[in-house]
Amino acid sequence: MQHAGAAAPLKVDIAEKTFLSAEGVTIDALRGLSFEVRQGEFACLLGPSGCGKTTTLRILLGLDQAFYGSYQLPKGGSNRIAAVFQEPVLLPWRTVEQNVRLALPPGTRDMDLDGLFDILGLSSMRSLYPSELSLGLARRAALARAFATEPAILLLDEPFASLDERTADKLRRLLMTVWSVRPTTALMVTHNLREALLLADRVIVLSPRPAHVRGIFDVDVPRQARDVKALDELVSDFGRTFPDAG
Ligand SMILES: Nc1ncnc2c1ncn2[C@@H]1O[C@H](COP(=O)(O)OP(=O)(O)OP(=O)(O)O)[C@@H](O)[C@H]1O
Repeated sequence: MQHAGAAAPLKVDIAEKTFLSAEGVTIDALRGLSFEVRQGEFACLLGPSGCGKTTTLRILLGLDQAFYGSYQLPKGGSNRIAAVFQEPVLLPWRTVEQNVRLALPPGTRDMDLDGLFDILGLSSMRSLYPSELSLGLARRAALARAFATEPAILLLDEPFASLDERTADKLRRLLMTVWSVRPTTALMVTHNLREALLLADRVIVLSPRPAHVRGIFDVDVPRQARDVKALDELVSDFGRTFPDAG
């Protein structure tokens, strides 16, 4: 039983989610999808393209309510939910700093954000407009906006897709730095196995559509020890556990 006041995990139990295609064909997106993310844990949802990962996040964000099943978001702290998408969706007529502050609840918008901007290497970009930012800097601004709100849960949908590998890798490491300073329960969707093994405490491995959980892969190597060699070994371990995934 959950003690009163204790932080609750993210619990997902989606029995069925279908779409109707333009041709009137029923598409089974999710079926019997159940998993939990413990409080303060960084989990990755890993699955093949089109298996239903984004659909799952959209349900958790409350953007899609046409499904059978239930979910429970983590409780405790701010109770806020933050999301980072593939596209940073910054307001073009606002500066980086204004974009971040606008995400804060009214009454807290003048809070000290120096530390956050500093960790993300954005201190000198605060007054720039989104059109003046590279793709990588725009993603950093989106991360700043998500973490500024000190969310109870952070949902990330392939936030480093369509970046060159060097920029993506730098951003993954920045994400880990900011997450360790401002820890929160996090669920990130990816189809990049190495990315999942670099970032996650646990990888939730999904089947092809309709998505359900094939199994869980615990990443038992401390994050600071996940160098290229350790990641190669994790990829091999993963391949032995899930021979036809990843
Ligand atoms: N609004 C919609 N109408 C019809 N079909 C949809 C709709 N949204 C998603 N689908 C279908 O549902 C399935 C799951 O889509 P979803 O975007 O969740 O997959 P995904 O795992 O996130 O894929 P990717 O890794 O390629 O981003 C796909 O077959 C997709 O075509």
